[in-house]
Amino acid sequence: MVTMPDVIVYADPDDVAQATAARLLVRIGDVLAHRGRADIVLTGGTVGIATLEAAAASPLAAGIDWTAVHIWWGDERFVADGDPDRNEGQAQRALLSRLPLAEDTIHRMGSTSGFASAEAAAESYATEIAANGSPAFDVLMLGLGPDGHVASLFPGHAGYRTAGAAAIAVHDSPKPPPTRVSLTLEAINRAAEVWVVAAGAAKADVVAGCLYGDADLPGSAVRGTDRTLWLIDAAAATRI
Ligand SMILES: O=C1O[C@H](COP(=O)(O)O)[C@@H](O)[C@H](O)[C@H]1O
Repeated sequence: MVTMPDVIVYADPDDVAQATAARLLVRIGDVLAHRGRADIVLTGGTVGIATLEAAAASPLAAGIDWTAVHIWWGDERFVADGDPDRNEGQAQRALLSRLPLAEDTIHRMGSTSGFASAEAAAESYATEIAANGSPAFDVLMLGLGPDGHVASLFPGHAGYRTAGAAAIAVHDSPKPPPTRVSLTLEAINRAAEVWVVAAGAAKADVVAGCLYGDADLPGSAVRGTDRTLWLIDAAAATRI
């Protein structure tokens, strides 16, 4: 099923992060009650990391069996382990190190420390997804760049439309660092719920472009099979 986006507007970036964190924790609890395992895809980016910090600080986090929660990423910067640009390192500090997660349920994308190329890291990630039964991710969160990128799918890049693969290498990213690994649009759109989080006046035009269907913008094309949510602040909502 293709879902149309529901848009929820909050007062400011902090409210977006707090509300998204609460929604995430409740959703994880629901999914665990229903099927005993949850597969959650994290995003980097300003609001994405603020959301993880809010989740770690929430009293709701204590009620979750984190050993049954599988953590994935929508994209990653292909740099060395420990590089401050790594999305997984930022998530580690914001959330993962503060929760009793099992290390074997954290599915990090590869880095230059372990892989000779972004292609090899992408292939390995696709293999890891397949080895886990190609789960329909329960929640997949995405930040939105001011150019309309989501994950590391950039406007005008061939990778935006790649078919037949779950993960790809990305070169010449207009936003540094230039080399990345990303889930494909196909993999993103297999998720049950896709949540786009964005805040700030700099995102207002692109939020409108995506929601009004500018197909050149990768953010316009993401859809969950059960639900698509745009969780944005008032400044990002001024053009819709
Ligand atoms: O490079 C990236 O940027 C986007 C959005 O970041 P923001 O700081 O403008 O919110 C993020 O979604 C993506 O995961 C990341 O790699």
